Amino acid sequence: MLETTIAEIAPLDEPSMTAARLWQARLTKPAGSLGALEELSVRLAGLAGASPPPLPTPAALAIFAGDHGVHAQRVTGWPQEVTAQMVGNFLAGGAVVNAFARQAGATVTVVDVGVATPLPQPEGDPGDPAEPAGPGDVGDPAGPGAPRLVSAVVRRGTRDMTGTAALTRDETRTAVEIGIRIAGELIDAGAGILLTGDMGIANTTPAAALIAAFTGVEAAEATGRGTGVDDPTYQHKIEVVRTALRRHHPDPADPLGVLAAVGGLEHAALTGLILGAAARRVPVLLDGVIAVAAALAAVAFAPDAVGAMIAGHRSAEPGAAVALRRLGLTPLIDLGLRLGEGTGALLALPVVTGAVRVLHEVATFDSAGVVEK
Ligand SMILES: Cc1cc2ncn([C@H]3O[C@H](COP(=O)(O)O)[C@@H](O)[C@H]3O)c2cc1C
Ligand SMILES: O=C(O)c1cccnc1
Repeated sequence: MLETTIAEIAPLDEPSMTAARLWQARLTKPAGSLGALEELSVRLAGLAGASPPPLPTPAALAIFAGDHGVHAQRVTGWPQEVTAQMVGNFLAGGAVVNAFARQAGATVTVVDVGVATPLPQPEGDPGDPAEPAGPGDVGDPAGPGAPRLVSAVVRRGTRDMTGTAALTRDETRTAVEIGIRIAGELIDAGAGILLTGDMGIANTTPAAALIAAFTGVEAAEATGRGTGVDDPTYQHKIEVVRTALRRHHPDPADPLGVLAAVGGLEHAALTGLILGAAARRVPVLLDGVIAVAAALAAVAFAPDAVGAMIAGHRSAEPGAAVALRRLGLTPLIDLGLRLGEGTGALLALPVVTGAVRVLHEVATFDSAGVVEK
């Protein structure tokens, strides 16, 4: 499935981009006055192979959740159980991401690819919340718009990458293919845009290692404070990333190997989600540092996948800026966010919709009778 998905990923369609540029020039506004939105609309036309491209709606956010063996190295101040507890919070609708999803009108699918501790039982439901549906099935919504859980556990947490590879190649491939399958299911259900989300205590450490491995920057440049670690923990976290990279010498030309050595299950599944969106020529709105680390893996698999990517925001994590530079993407918003979950992507969604809506709705100088300069 990975290979066939990669083979389907093609460059942006140039004639549609030219048509969108020419149309932009006819709209009732000074040329270039919509700044980055103009080029975004052109890219989306190239992705859709149509000008105007379809409005990016409905929006579907997928939050991949997993735990990390490297948590044992004390790279974060938060206990591992918080991953499972936050999954419960997502499903109950109480997290920041839920508030933003309601505001943006996006559906939320939570995919357990490897949470290490038991998920909390929902109120009044004696059943196992992790098994409402078969693996990869987007499940049965508890109500219209309610977040859904997909159980697709590859293993209950990765191995500690400072001692051994975090994942086997087989486990990594399974996680990537789960992401591809989720992308396909969400698109088949009608999604016009996918948004990335993540939950996994300690996951900024593998994100930093992935960014260093794919870009070649030193560990210190790719590593940030995640949830907000103190100075000694931050120095130690950089050393942990350095140790893992020295141990595995991941080859950036072998993205499956890089993800296996120093990645995480949610990073691998997000890579698959991005590849799946690119193959179906549906835009994928990237969230923070975990998403852009996965995006580097996606372009290592298929360079043209970048055509489907939109950088939602610039995370405060320094590795995010490194990755975005390498990807050649300019983030739509820069608010100092460092939460993850998909929050930055959701806040950027109206900007993306606005960029496309202009091509659909704005009058031309001719049709409006406005004199051109
Ligand atoms: C309550 C809470 C909610 C979160 N939502 C996202 N994250 C984010 O923070 C974690 C990564 O940071 P680090 O690598 O420093 O552990 C991930 O779970 C990420 O999704 C959260 C973290 C916490 C504590
Ligand atoms: O940028 C992110 O996505 C992020 C930053 C800090 C902690 N968790 C996620």
